[in-house]
This record gives sequence, C-alpha cells and structure tokens, in this order.
Amino acid sequence: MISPSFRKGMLKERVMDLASQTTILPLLFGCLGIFSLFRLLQRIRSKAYLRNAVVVVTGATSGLGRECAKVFHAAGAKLVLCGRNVKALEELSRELAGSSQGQTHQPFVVTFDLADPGTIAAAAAEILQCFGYVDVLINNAGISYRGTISDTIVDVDRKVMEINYFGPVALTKALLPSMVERKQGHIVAISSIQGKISIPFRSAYSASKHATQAFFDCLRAEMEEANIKVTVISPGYIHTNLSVNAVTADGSRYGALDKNTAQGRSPAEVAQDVFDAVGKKKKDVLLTDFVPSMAVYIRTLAPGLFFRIMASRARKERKSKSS
Ligand SMILES: NC(=O)C1=CN([C@@H]2O[C@H](COP(=O)(O)OP(=O)(O)OC[C@H]3O[C@@H](n4cnc5c(N)ncnc54)[C@H](OP(=O)(O)O)[C@@H]3O)[C@@H](O)[C@H]2O)C=CC1
Ligand SMILES: CCCCCCCCCCCCCCCC(=O)OCC(=O)COP(=O)(O)O
Repeated sequence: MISPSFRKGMLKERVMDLASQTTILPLLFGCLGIFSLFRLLQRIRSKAYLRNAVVVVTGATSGLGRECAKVFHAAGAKLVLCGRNVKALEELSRELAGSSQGQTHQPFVVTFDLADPGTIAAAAAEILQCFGYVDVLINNAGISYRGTISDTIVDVDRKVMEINYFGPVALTKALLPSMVERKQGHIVAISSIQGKISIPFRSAYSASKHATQAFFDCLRAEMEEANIKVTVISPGYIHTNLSVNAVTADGSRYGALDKNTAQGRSPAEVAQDVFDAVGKKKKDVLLTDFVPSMAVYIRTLAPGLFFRIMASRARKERKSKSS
C-alpha cells in the first residue's frame, strides 16, 4: 500500500522532471543560443567598425603597441605607426604588409618624441596627411618609473608626465578638430590599473596614469555631442619591456625585467582585448586579475584599509631591498 505522502512526493518529483525537460532545459538552451548570437553579432559589428578604419598607434615599436598594430591590421584597419625608432617602425610596416591576410593596407610610419612638445603639432599634421583623416587614435606609448619620492629629481617626474600625459594630451588636441569636423572619431588611452590605485615606488608613473584617466574621462563627456568616443583601458602586468625601459630616481634607465612584468599577460592577448574594447566602443575597461580589481574597490570603499596595505607593501619592499 503506497502512503498518500509518498505518492505526493513522487508526483512532485515527476512534475519537477517534466518541468525540467519541457521548460527549463529548452529555456536554458534558448538563452544560451540568444547569448551566443548576440556575441557573434557584436563581433561582426566590431570588425565592421574597424575594417578600413584609419587607426593611429603610438608606441608601435614594441610591446603592446606592436601587438595592437598586428591585431588592427589583420582586421583590415589602415594604420599609422608612431614611435621614435624609425627602423623598427619601417620593419613592422614591411612585416605587416607582407603578411596580408585578406584585404589589408600598407601602414604609414610617423616618428616623433612625445617628450618633445615642440614636435607634436607637426607630427599630427603628418599623421593627418597619411590618409586625410583619423578614425581611431590609440595613445599607447609610455614609460614607467621606479624610485622613492625623496630620492627622485623633479626632472624625472616631469619627464614621465610629459611622455605619459602631456604628450598624449597634445596629440589628442591636435587631432580632435578634424574628428569634430567629421563628427566621427574614437580616442583610446592605454592607462594602467595604476591610474586607479597608487602603489609605492611608482609615484611619477601612477600620477601620470591618474591624470590620464581624469583627462580622458572629461574628454568623453565633453565630446559626446560631437559623436567622438573615448575608451580608457587599464591593464595589469603585461610581459613587455616596460620595466626595462623604466626611468629611475636620477633619470637613468632601470634596465631590468621585473618578475611581475615577466609573469604578466602576453601583449598579443591584451592587444586582442584592446581591439574588442574599441570595437564595442567601451568607455572604461579594467584588464586585470581578481586581486588588483578588488584593490580598486577597496580603495573606494575602505580607503583606510587600502592605505594600510600599501604602507605595509612599502615597508616590505624597502626591507627586501636593504637585506
Ligand atoms: N607592461 C605592463 O605591465 C603595462 C603597460 N601598460 C601601458 O602600456 C603602454 C605600452 O607599454 P609596453 O608595451 O608595456 O612597454 P614598451 O616599453 O614595450 O613600449 C613602450 C612604447 O612607448 C614608446 N615610447 C616610449 N617613450 C617614448 C617617447 N618619448 N616618445 C614616443 N614614444 C615613446 C616606445 O617607443 P620607442 O621605441 O621610441 O622607445 C615603445 O614603443 C604604456 O602606456 C604602459 O604604461 C599598462 C599596464 C601594464
Ligand atoms: C580579495 C582581497 C583583495 C585585497 C587587495 C589587496 C591589495 C593588493 C594590491 C594589489 C596591487 C596591484 C598592483 C598592480 C600593478 C600593475 O598591474 O600595474 C600595471 C602596470 O602599469 C605595470 O607598471 P610597472 O612599471 O609598475 O611594472
């Protein structure tokens, strides 16, 4: 004899089974299908947005800039490669032109030094002459810094600000009028997570990236009416020569590949993320692991705790250097 409660339980189980087979599973697959379709459409739109677009990449001689050049070129963008080293830029231009996948364009090369404010207006004019207009400017070039605030000469602070902040600001201002006139354009700033949080012994670098974040956030708001998009991208460690090329307290080159940098993400992978962010016209993108991302929230929600963690980091780093 089956008890009524047992029968009720079996009935409930059958109903649940049926529900899962008839409604929940199809619903789940339906949602997954819609999501995949949405992602596919987004990718197609991104590629269409950047195919044949005139894209300027600063700091294209190495690291992230070089990889960005490869990714945007492969997608059919018309490139202007910028940097100081003409030989490296011309080599890259030849390499890209020779590796044609589908319909691609031979990149132009424009050389200038972001540390020299006098050269930027002429460089912008040369950039505009390449294709007659610019669709996307990727302000990627930059240097880092290592040192204590007390030991660092002010010239070093100025140099880092010039290359990472004033240079990109001047270049952006020089190219903006032509974008505004066309009511079309996209400015990208490669910042860093250090544009959102400051870590010890990086004062000049972190300050330059905080300034970058602030400037381009203002620009986004001011340019919305003119249909100019602004994307700020804040990566964590990337395996490039950034630490090797970093400037130190007395202005000399640091010259070493740090462990954190060596263990960072591959620049090719980060370049693909930059491409996706630009294609989706994202406004602000953090490209970091979980802990650094959490640090950004802790800085905002529990600043006292964040400052204690940073002070302890400074103590430990000083101790490990002195021992
Ligand atoms: N690597 C990392 O861990 C991270 C990097 N970033 C950011 O990514 C960007 C690219 O750096 P990354 O690829 O890592 O480093 P690299 O040192 O490999 O590349 C830096 C690029 O900037 C150019 N550059 C440096 N100084 C000047 C200057 N005075 N005038 C013109 N161009 C200059 C260099 O060109 P040249 O050949 O002329 O020296 C080079 O192409 C930087 O803005 C950096 O802050 C952000 C987060 C993490
Ligand atoms: C779940 C609990 C979270 C607790 C958070 C504790 C705070 C941890 C601090 C993390 C600091 C991350 C620093 C990341 C720095 C970085 O990725 O910088 C990128 C660069 O721009 C690299 O330049 P550099 O010259 O410094 O190599």
